[in-house]
Amino acid sequence: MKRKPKKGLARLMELAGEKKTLMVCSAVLSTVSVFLLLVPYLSIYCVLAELLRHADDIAAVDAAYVITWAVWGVVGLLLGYLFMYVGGMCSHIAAFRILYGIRVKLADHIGSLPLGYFNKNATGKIKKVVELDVERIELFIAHQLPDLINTAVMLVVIIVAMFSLDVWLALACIIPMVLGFAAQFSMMAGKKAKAGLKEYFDALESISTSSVQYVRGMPAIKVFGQTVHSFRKFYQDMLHYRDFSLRYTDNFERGYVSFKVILLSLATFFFPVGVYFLSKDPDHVAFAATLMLFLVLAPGISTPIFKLNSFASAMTTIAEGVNRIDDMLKEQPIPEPDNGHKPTGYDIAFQHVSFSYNEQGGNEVLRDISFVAQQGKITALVGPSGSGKSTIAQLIPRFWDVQKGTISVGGVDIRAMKTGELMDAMSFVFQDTFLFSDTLYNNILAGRPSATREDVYRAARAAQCHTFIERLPKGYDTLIGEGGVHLSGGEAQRVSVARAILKNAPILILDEATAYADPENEYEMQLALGELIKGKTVLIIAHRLTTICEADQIIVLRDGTIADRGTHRELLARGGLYKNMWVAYTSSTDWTVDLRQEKEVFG
Ligand SMILES: Nc1ncnc2c1ncn2[C@@H]1O[C@H](COP(=O)(O)OP(=O)(O)OP(=O)(O)O)[C@@H](O)[C@H]1O
Repeated sequence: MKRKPKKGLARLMELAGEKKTLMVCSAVLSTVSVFLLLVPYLSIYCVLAELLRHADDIAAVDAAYVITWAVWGVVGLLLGYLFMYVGGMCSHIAAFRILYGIRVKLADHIGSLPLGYFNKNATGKIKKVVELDVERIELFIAHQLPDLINTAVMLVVIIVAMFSLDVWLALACIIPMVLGFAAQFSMMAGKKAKAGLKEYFDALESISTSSVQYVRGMPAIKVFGQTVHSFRKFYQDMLHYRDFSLRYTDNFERGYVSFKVILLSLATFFFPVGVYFLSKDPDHVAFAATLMLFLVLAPGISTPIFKLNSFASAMTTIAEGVNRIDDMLKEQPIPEPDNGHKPTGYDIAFQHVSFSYNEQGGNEVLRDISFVAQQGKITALVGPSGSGKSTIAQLIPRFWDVQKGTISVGGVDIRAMKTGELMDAMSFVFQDTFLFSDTLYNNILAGRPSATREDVYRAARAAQCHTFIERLPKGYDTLIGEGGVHLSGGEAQRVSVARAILKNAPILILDEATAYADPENEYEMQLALGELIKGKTVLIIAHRLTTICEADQIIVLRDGTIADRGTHRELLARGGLYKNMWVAYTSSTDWTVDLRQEKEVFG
């Protein structure tokens, strides 16, 4: 029979894996520390009883007995703290190791997901799960779990002690406490609380998502002010969170206040009972000592009860967080074949490929695409904006899997290849260059981490970026991004070309690789790319049609289908979409020249 998947805390214990031993150690040490920390109470009781026994002749008090108990009290306290410290260390070590394990697992898993997942789930939401929900586990395992064990043991011991001392006093103390606690616990752990908590998590995820959008969209927000959707969304999310939290708190506050008042005034319940019994037998010294001990124990019992109460709410919070971590871990990664097939060459072939970003199908952005990009040749993809050029490029490294047709590399369906092997076979220079917040050197090295320093310099020279890097005060050790330099679009692109040169993969996909280059830069980029593409299977997407005139094959796309194909000359001779695009492109270039001339004329 299939086992029901675990949820909440049970699932957390499963995720904790072998760190459970440390958690058990922490629990045992915490339990021992509770017993040790009760010794001072026992010592107070014994000393009080001795003093009361000799209340009318204080000289008769057994000094040695009192001192012995005082010493035991101090020893119990010190040892109790020592055990608590070691137990706390064990739980912290376990917590941080579990945190690390879960984060690595999440990061690995996120890396294996198809890009479609990131379409459906905003960055802010993912960030919140990886950061906040995982971080809460630390608080729970390192602090709340040992506390719970501590608290539960202490509570049991105190209650047993109370009942063994005096049943009536114990009942007068325990009954109101149990009633208050039960009402509060059912509120914090009941269905309503769970639903509220779900809404609370959703509200937090919305804030996280819109705050990321807000920060990313700052330039647009500055230009367009408060009308920007993302800003309004952020503001509304904050309002929603505020209103929801107030409602949520109001719902629970009344119960909590009554519970707190009862717990803090336990003496109001048991003291009259004690006074009643004492009034019946004023000479009953042992009972007077018991009543005094109850007065000492009562605050001692309310602290664990408060802790249990906060534990109830923490438990539901953690359980919800773990469920969200689990939801992410349950997302299906791109399927991997057990035994990957090896390609025999590096031709890329699309056969009747249709693709929709919507997994359920419908709204196809590519329809029945078939072409072969031959090894050692340059294939260019052109077409109006939105015709599907980037989508084609991104299907090759399996950012998404196609719904119909096949894409093969060297005769092997890319779904039958190991992802690692497929990635090793290709380099990508994206339209939007992504550079890590790291040194320039490490950014280039990312192309082939085993490369030597000389290899990195050679790649940078070939990509025409060595000179500008050398001119920076810290050269290759310059940090990029926050706290470092900000590169221009063209410079960043040349760094990413250097990365691709270093990787030296047999397939090269260039998506608008010269998009940011100015005319002078573009020449340098062309030189860099010329170096890069020698002997490779090259797929180029370019808006600047002049950059692909020499391509061996040009595929012209329109609305997700292939409208035409051929060389530059053939396509021009045939007329049609490509010729229109060429005419439009060359006349826009002339238009730029005209503007320059105008500037010269009018100064
Ligand atoms: N991540 C995505 N999720 C959903 N739809 C997408 C996604 N990326 C692109 N699309 C849609 O797919 C279609 C093709 O987009 P694609 O980016 O492939 O076109 P393109 O020819 O490269 O455009 P451009 O020249 O403007 O870059 C467009 O209608 C676009 O809206």
